[in-house]
Amino acid sequence: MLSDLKIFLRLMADHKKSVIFSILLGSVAGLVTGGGLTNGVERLFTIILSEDNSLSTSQVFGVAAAFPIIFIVLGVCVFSSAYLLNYAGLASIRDLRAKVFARVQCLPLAYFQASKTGDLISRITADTAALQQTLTFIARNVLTQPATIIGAVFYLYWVAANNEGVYKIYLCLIALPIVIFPIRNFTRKIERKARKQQEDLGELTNNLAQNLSATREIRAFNLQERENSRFASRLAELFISQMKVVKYQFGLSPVVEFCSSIGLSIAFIIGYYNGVPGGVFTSIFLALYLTYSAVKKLGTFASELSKGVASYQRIEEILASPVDIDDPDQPIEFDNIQGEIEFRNVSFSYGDTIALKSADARIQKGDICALVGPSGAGKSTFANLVPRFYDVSHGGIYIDGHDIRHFRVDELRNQIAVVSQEPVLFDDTILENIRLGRQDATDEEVREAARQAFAHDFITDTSNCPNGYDTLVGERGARLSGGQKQRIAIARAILRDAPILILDEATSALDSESESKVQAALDKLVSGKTVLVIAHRFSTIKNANKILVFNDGEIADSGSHQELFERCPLYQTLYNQQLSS
Ligand SMILES: Nc1ncnc2c1ncn2[C@@H]1O[C@H](COP(=O)(O)OP(=O)(O)OP(=O)(O)O)[C@@H](O)[C@H]1O
Repeated sequence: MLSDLKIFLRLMADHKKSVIFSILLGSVAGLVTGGGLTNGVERLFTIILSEDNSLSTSQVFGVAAAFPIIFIVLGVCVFSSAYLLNYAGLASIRDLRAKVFARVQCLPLAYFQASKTGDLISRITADTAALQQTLTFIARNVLTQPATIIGAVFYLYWVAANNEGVYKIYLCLIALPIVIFPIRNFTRKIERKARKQQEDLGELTNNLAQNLSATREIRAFNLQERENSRFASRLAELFISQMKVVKYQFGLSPVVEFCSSIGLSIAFIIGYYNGVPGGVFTSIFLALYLTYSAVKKLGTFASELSKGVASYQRIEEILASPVDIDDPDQPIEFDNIQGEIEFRNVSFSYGDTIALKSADARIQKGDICALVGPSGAGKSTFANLVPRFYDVSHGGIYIDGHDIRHFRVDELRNQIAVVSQEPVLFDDTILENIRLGRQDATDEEVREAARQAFAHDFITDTSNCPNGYDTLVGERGARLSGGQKQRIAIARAILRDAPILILDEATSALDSESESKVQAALDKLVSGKTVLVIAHRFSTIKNANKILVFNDGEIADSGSHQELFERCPLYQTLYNQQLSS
């Protein structure tokens, strides 16, 4: 438990002043409760039970005033302690979320392919929220409850020293060590069950994320019933695991209370047969009650800690995931880059799936190199290795003769513009979506890029885009047509003006007017660049200076359209298929 506790105290280390003050104030509150309140009760009951009416008014009012004073001190301490604690807890969780988010930005693409988006969202939101609850609970109780116990035990010691026979009442503390066993047993179970609960919550969030990203398909294929029943079964699983946590979390209290009640019964018997005075007896009872209730809270504390550990482990898994695409120790500078790309004996596997085998290719500066081949032949993999979205398993890729692993990753990617098949737009204005190409570009530069991408006219047409460049495009660019989104993506790449361009041609057919505009935009974009194009249109392929024909992870042949058409049967087949479609 101590090592678990250290994890949480470390999490709040950046806000330790608030935590320390809060703990100190909480401890004062604990001591006042355990020592002061019991003492006040003793005095009060001694006076009431003695039927002594000879007290002066100032003595009566003195005792009466003790309670408001005790509660004022308690109130100030409890409020200030809770305020500081929540500050530290919320600020720590804010920092942790930012740290996890920053980590997610650096993780390799392979990580996301192996993980579920919804589960990641759940870890960053739900698990951190669970952790926050644990943090505040821990800090609120870590010293307050022990301080209450210490205050009450000291009080008992003081009473025993001043009243004969009272020392036997210590026997009733016997139950204290006994409660440790159920606490340990329950907390172990809670940690396991809480981990399962958080995993089930991750599955549920994942189900929801998938559902919301496929709203069109669900309607088109009438999948609503199927989706409802899948979601319901996830809910049922979560419900079961939540109830298991509830069972152990709330099962602990009655067990601890039962042990405590035995202690109180012993106190009653000993007190009765030893003639302990009524006022003293009442205060002893209160001290014991406070002690056991503090122990009970420590039991809850342990169960909260276990729940927090389960969430922390899920967050820690993200933080501990290796960033396997890293900068070299001594990077070389990009200096006046030309853009010649060379693959030397490159192989690559996704886990056990070999996607590229011993690929050799040289693409000269300014070449348009078309990648063609059947589906799954390795074209995208080949292109994705250049910006180091993945690192080669064997061999090397060279730009202007330098191994790309010798450049800083961000520098390398600054030299490359990528236009994907289905461009992703962010839920922002058109202006900002284009500016992603170069974040320091002026508004005028953005507009000029849009003009060159033949996007300016539709952007400034108010029937299309009511606020021109300031029109919000909606999530993933939902308010724009396919062709419009592609031209925005091309404008973005024009603005980037990188010497190397990777282009994944859209497979979906655009209407002829849109297609001719996209084509015109692409012609502007590719001029003077070294271009790798995953080509789906033979018009593109015919215009390429060089064509690489992929088959089953290998470069089966390369050359110009004419050369390949004359000698490569696979190329002829692909060409004829394209013509007939
Ligand atoms: N993330 C991945 N994890 C595992 N295997 C993958 C992954 N991406 C691709 N593959 C596999 O690697 C091989 C090459 O895929 P790649 O996407 O490079 O082919 P492609 O020629 O671009 O196909 P397409 O034209 O259909 O896009 C295929 O067998 C594919 O199943």
